[in-house]
Amino acid sequence: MTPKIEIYPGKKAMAREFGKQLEQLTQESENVTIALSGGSTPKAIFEILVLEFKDLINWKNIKFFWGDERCVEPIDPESNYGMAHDLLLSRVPVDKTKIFRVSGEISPHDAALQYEQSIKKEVPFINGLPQFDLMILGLGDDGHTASIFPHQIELWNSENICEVATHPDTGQNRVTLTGNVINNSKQILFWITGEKKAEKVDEIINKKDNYKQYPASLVKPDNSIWMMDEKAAKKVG
Ligand SMILES: O=C1O[C@H](COP(=O)(O)O)[C@@H](O)[C@H](O)[C@H]1O
Repeated sequence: MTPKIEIYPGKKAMAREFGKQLEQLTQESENVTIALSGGSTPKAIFEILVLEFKDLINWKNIKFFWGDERCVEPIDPESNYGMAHDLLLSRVPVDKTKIFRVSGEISPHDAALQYEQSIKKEVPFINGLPQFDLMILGLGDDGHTASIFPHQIELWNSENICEVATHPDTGQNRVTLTGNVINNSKQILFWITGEKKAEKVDEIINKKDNYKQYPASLVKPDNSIWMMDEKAAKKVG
């Protein structure tokens, strides 16, 4: 089985489609749980959400989490929370008590434990695991997703809700949700843009070469949608 693929002419069109979905979800439910992705891809999406959906989405109905976080201060330019705060959360009327960030500034082990506790308290459990309504994922140039990298692919199957991971090149610690939690989400949305991603998209979607070494290939296809711009999807047949 292959995941559902949606190809958009550009980032703006992709962001608009997501905005409409979120608008609808927040009309239907007062308690929408979202895990955001970090890195660079969400920036353009957040900008459109602020510009075009500020007054359409019921922001107060959303609980915000992250699929992964870099173990840095929240004001560090590397912080996934910091980026979401600066480009989205500080610009739309969210309920600040519903932002559940990873404390990247404390010891990674303690941050993972603390984050796990907030998830247990705030996210409904289905099938013995937390179930997020929306899990947003990115695709790293090396095939990683959340912060599960190819060299630590075994973390995907961890029985814990979160794990401490390490970036393969910089050694930076990360806190990441694990595969069982990701795959238990009601809806998983990959956001993938730009030509740099085209090769990995091709390998994973078309099951080429050693695609199984990429953590992103372990995301369950049946409840996931790969939202991509034309550049990222250029090799998808
Ligand atoms: O390090 C990370 O990388 C991935 C992909 O990021 P991008 O910059 O290529 O968009 C991201 O999904 C993850 O949240 C982040 O921590």
